[in-house]
Amino acid sequence: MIRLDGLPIVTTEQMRAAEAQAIAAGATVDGLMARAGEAVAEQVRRLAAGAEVLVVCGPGNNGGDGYVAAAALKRAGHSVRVACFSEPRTAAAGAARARWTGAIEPLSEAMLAPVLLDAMFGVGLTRELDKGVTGSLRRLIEGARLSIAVDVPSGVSSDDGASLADLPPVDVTLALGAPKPAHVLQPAAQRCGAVRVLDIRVAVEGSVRVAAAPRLTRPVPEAHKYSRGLVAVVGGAMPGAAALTATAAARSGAGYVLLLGSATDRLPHAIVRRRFSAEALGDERVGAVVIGPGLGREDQAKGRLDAALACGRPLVIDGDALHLLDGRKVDGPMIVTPHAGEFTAMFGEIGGSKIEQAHEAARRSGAIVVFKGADTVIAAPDGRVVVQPDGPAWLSTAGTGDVLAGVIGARLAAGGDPFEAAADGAWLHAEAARLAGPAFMADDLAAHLPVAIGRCL
Ligand SMILES: NC(=O)C1=CN([C@@H]2O[C@H](COP(=O)(O)OP(=O)(O)OC[C@H]3O[C@@H](n4cnc5c(N)ncnc54)[C@H](O)[C@@H]3O)[C@@H](O)[C@H]2O)[C@@H](O)CC1
Ligand SMILES: [K+]
Repeated sequence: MIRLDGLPIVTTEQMRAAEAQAIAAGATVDGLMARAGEAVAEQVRRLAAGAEVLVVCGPGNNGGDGYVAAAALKRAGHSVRVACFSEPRTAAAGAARARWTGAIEPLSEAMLAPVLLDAMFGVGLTRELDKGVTGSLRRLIEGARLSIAVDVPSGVSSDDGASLADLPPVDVTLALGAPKPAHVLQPAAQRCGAVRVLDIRVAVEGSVRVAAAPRLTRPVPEAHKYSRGLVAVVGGAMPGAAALTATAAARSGAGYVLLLGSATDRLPHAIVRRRFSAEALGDERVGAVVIGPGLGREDQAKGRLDAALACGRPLVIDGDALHLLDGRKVDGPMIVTPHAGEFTAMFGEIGGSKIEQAHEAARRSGAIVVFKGADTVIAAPDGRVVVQPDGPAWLSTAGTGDVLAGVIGARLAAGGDPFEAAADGAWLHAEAARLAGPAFMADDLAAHLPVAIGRCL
């Protein structure tokens, strides 16, 4: 079983193309199904630890995987039953069912089992699940001590993570060959439980990946405060938000953090405070300008944003500044960090999955787009996308976005690729949240950033 970190995320079309390539290279559909089903059976056997398994099989090839897994479990001497609600509709699934020698129970009457293997629908599900099937699945998932989904949980839309049935989450999802958007995008991701990928020897590639821990380096002996990165945070109407951003930048390894504008009393002494001036932004030692947290939307805010856009330094644009940006582009690197409401206000309604939306927004704006949420998607105009799937929901408190802008600012000021800076910043932010535990506030989050960084050295 493989963890998701860093793996390419593939759509159904890409997965089918990879399968077609494997077939062109000599594999067969039945052979691929045998690989998938047997790999599933092996993991289920380990996880079930001797308890009886009920395999529920659907009409497509996901169901086919289920019949193969059931037969493999039976051969291994494991106690296993099979239930289905409809005949196989593909030749491969039909052949797999023909090799299952046990009884087949009607789904609606299937007795509960301690372990449920959901092989009802995989990536082929395109419409809402029937109420009767949903009800049966709900009963069996809720009645099992352990529920495991083959490829994706039944009742999710693989390509965009939409929900196609109101069902409880499973405990484990065994993704075949590669993670799919449903494993990382909400609301489907929360239905998956722990996701692990099974290698079915189908080669997949792609420019959309699951986030992975950044590989950071320690400062070299010659390092000094400017070489480590100077972050200029532009303050405004609400000084607390800019103070959080500046603190987060300082705790993310920036060499020098400058807060331009009014500051709070309890700002750490290491953060240098100055009155706002356009000249300070233009200093060529400034590695990143962060503007937006607590900026306000009045004339003073507009003037400060105009100065930031004109200063020629790499930019992180967040919060209020996103509203004032009004479609303007800059020549240099620019990272924008909208949540869903800000994203729609900036780019209008873009169709498709959150991955496609973020990519389209990056392409249109020429900026790195960090589309925030429980599933944060970071997209570059050149097509690279990283999805940060598992930020703790405890992050949903005031000020955590200000912290994120500061972390990204510090990574941007450290030099290197702005897309990597944004992706690394999002990962460090989520890791700090994991370290902070439950019910933290944004100030606590900033305090956990140094340990998060330590985990990446
Ligand atoms: N692509 C690959 O490389 C591999 C795919 N395999 C399996 O194949 C699966 C995809 O198989 P399929 O494309 O056959 O799709 P699925 O098995 O996901 O199901 C689609 C079937 O359900 C029907 N259906 C769709 N929505 C329905 C609804 N709401 N109510 C009732 N019926 C509905 C469709 O008409 C179709 O017959 C994967 O998830 C995976 O489990 C594996 O067998 C091996 C390799
Ligand atoms: K499934």
